[in-house]
Amino acid sequence: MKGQGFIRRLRFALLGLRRTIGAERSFRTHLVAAAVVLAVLLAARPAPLWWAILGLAVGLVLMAELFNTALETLIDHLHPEQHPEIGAAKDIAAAAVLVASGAAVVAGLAFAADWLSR
Ligand SMILES: Nc1ncnc2c1ncn2[C@@H]1O[C@H](COP(=O)(O)OP(=O)(O)OP(=O)(O)O)[C@@H](O)[C@H]1O
Repeated sequence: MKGQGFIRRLRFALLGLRRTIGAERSFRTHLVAAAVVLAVLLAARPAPLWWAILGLAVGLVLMAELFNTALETLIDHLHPEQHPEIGAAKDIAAAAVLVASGAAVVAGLAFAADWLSR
């Protein structure tokens, strides 16, 4: 399946996105948060740098969620039984989402502080 054309690879990626949206409530929650950030940016019309910072922050969270889901899917398929190391791997993947979310909150607070100080 190597060397697929761009359109086919894009389709695979969109299938992964659709599957994650359907299966993961936390991903849907983060998508709603991303929509709220977009609405705030459209309303506030800040400098382009804020679009870049908040866009990267939102992208980081969604990317972490997608990797978390990919890892969970793979682990559950390869090793459906309980094992402490499997639990640790899932906890670490969840920690990646937590770290990305924390960074996004910091970026959001920095934006709010900058906006309110105008
Ligand atoms: N096979 C397993 N062996 C040991 N511990 C596990 C196993 N599966 C899950 N756990 C533990 O239970 C926690 C929750 O697992 P689960 O698969 O429900 O992940 P989740 O974070 O709730 O996933 P989701 O993002 O789907 O809500 C894991 O973080 C891990 O600590």
